[in-house]
Amino acid sequence: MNAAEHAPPSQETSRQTHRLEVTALDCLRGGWPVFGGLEFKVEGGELLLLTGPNGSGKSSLLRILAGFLPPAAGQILWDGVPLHGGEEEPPTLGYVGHRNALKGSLTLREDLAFWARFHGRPAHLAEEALAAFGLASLAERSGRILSSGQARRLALARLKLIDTPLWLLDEPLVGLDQSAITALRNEIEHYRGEGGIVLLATHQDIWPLDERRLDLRDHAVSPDALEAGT
Ligand SMILES: Nc1ncnc2c1ncn2[C@@H]1O[C@H](COP(=O)(O)OP(=O)(O)OP(=O)(O)O)[C@@H](O)[C@H]1O
Repeated sequence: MNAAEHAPPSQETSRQTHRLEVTALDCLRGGWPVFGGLEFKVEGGELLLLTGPNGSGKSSLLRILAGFLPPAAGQILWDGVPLHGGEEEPPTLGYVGHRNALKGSLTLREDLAFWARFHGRPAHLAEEALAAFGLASLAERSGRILSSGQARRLALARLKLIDTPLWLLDEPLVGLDQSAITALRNEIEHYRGEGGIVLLATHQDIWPLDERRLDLRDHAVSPDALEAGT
């Protein structure tokens, strides 16, 4: 699945100012340390780029934030309360991982219409999502026959169907051509303008926006493990 759903969508979530705060976060994968002592804070309207060599833990961090992977230690607070495992329901999150989660039996229009219904959003958003990512001419094609860049566009288009205050994007630019990159940047800027928070892992330094950066190399527990990526 393309998005992490934890709670019924609320029309209000993306319009409020929210705060994500990470303190003393440690990550282990397969028993091996990846990063440790990670600290950062992001607020509504901000874009935080996650950078660092292969294996530095960008995907792991996004998976921890999405609730797919437990941290080894540390705290993740959303508006001052634990994002996962606390007493409050976590917000719905928009997560796009490496996989595009195509449904080969559905046309692109059916795919997006399904997700709009799933999230309780108006049907016209599916058409807007197709248009925003240059997919309108492919709307009646099956997800099975998409090129890799078209499939990535579809995965990203689904973000427009979720009412969520937080996007977690793992290498969203991979496979995208220039027009799709521009479309994504426009969507991110629009989302930030509405108070959305974006964390985006990337190796492509093409982001001349007012973003902040977090280089996970600086938090490596075992720098030797990153040698291949430096
Ligand atoms: N399922 C897993 N089991 C055990 N170790 C894993 C698993 N997935 C990733 N790792 C290890 O965790 C470390 C961090 O991987 P991760 O995918 O988070 O890095 P990354 O910064 O996103 O890398 P890349 O730039 O290559 O995408 C790596 O050393 C990797 O080998």
